[in-house]
Amino acid sequence: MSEFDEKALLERTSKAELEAKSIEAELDKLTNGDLSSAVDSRLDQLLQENEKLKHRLAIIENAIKAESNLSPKMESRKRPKLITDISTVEGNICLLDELKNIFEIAITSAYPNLVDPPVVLTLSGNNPKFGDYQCNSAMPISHLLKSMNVSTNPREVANNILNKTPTSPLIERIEVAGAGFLNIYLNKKFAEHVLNCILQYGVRPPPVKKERVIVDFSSPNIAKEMHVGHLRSTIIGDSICRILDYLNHDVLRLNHLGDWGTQFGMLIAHLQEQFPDYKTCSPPISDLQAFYKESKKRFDEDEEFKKRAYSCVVQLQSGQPDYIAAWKLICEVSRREFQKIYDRLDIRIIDRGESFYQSRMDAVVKELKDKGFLEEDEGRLIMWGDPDTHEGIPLTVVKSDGGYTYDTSDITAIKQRVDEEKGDRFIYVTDAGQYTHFVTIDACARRAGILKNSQKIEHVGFGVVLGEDKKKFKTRSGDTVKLIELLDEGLKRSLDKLVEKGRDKVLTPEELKKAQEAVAYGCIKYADLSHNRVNDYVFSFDKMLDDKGNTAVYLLYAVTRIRSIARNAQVSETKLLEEATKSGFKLEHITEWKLGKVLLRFPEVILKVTNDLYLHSLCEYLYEISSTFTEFYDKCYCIQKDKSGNIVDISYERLMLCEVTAKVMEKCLEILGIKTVSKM
Ligand SMILES: NC(=[NH2+])NCCC[C@H](N)C(=O)O
Repeated sequence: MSEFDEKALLERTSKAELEAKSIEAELDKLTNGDLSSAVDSRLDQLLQENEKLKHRLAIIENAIKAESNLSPKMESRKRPKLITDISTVEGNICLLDELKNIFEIAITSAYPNLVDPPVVLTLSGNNPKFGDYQCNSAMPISHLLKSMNVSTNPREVANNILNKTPTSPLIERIEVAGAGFLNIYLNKKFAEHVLNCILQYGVRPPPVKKERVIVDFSSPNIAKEMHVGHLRSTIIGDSICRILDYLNHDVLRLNHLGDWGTQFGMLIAHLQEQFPDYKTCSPPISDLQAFYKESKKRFDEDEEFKKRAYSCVVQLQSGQPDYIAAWKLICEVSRREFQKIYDRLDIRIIDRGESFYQSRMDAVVKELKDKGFLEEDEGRLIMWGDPDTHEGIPLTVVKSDGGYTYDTSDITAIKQRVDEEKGDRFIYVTDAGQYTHFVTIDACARRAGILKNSQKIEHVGFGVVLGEDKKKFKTRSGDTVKLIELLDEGLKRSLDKLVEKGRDKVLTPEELKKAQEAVAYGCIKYADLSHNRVNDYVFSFDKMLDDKGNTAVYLLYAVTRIRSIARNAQVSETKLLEEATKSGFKLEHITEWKLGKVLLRFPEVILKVTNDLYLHSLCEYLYEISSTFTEFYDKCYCIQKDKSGNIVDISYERLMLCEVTAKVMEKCLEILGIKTVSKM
């Protein structure tokens, strides 16, 4: 770590500390003072913010600890096996991981007495002066040695590391620069080989240990509307599943539908009233939300109806067949509506709503009760994540009327996912507002021994969708936006855009329709995924359909353009492969080399996203490929034509680079759930 880095780190630490303090102070004020003036959502937001800051602070503190080696002594790691022969390498190699292995060996052999020394490897950034990657371990190691009264300096440490660095076919050379930075320059031959592999065998995933991953996403509520928040969950969750699928994990995509609860009492009562023969003849309810509103109105205004609704709940919960049939009917109407959205967006998901856990809840509640985890609180049974501190909010496991809650279904669901589904990772994609809920589920599940050791709940939270006026997303008339209508508007706008560019004159009607859908759904997904998900995001068709910025339209055009280069030269893929087998890749021009190196980072980006589940880094990478490609294409001809337009020269090497670029971009888009088209 450079002095500058360390200073920045310290600055960040104290800034985070200050922020945390000020928020704590604000919270104190709120808890002690008058709450009536404070809006609940603001308090929630502050609580969340505070949690996030605590988390950030912990990360920074850990980083400092690791840097100064105050961390507990770890068992010495196994010596990693290094690549020695290029021909054994495939297109899916993660360069960053291999470099880490190389420097781990170098550092441990230069300083065998240091326990768990820091191996810090990063991408060098845009300045070619600093090499392609950097090892920045010399500075922290020098600090460490000084604290052990060994007199040295970072440059000396860097040179010692350099002397012990094993030769590797990945690396062309390493330079010691400035205050002990090790600048690593990649070997072009190696890069050419890897790109050739990608061309020959496709964009293969980096190898990882296979895991069973359960992704809980989308999860709208029956008879209520599926809103833009659910749309975000659907888009983000689907993309997470796609990346995990790509890495060959065993992914279970679950739709935790809100399909159980007291609201069904009034819905069934209303159904019986409106459609007495509902058992024999399926009632024509197309607008379930209107039906919901009507029944709510009856419920609020009519005492008799209210009583009937309550008795319906009892009948339903005791499994009375007629009532189950009515409930199924209502669920089915909702599901059909949800499915329309999923079909359009190409979402695969398994329905497994709250009702699925109904039969398991009794057992879980009994177990929690028997083990003494439940406390009584004004007639309810609650469970604290930490019974000593009573920090946070407890789960309401049983309501005072004996009923179960959202909390009961989630604690039961996690048990089912651990015990029956044998999950290794448990991912939940919901709005950030449910962060505390999942922290509590995690804490309680851990306390009850459901989650063990490294098992944990990973909450993938996201911000609110805002309109262009930065207020809650609404239609012009102030109504909530219906998702189907939103998608329809996307289709309309995307067609307008294509027509505006005269594409309707060159594409066949089928091609035009394909392009229209790819652009419409692609732009909605990409706009969501390309922003850091924790932030609120402004929904703007104008922005997402702009073909100049970092948008799906721009990227889709880029891919079709790249694809059309080889097509215009009438070079088939077979021909290209033949040429590649014969003469291989050659990255001669500086822009070719630059593009090649960006493409090599694909495995590294994929692995990062799979860990932190922040898809915007994949979007940033995609955009970087596209702009680096443009740089290359501006400088290097792939096909040369004479004045009358006849092809006089074809650079096969460059066409190969185009092909690999298109392949990697298409893979990224596929992971983001965005369909590409060959013409648009
Ligand atoms: N296991 C879960 N709690 N999943 C998320 C459910 C989301 C819930 N139905 C909602 O609309 O907010």
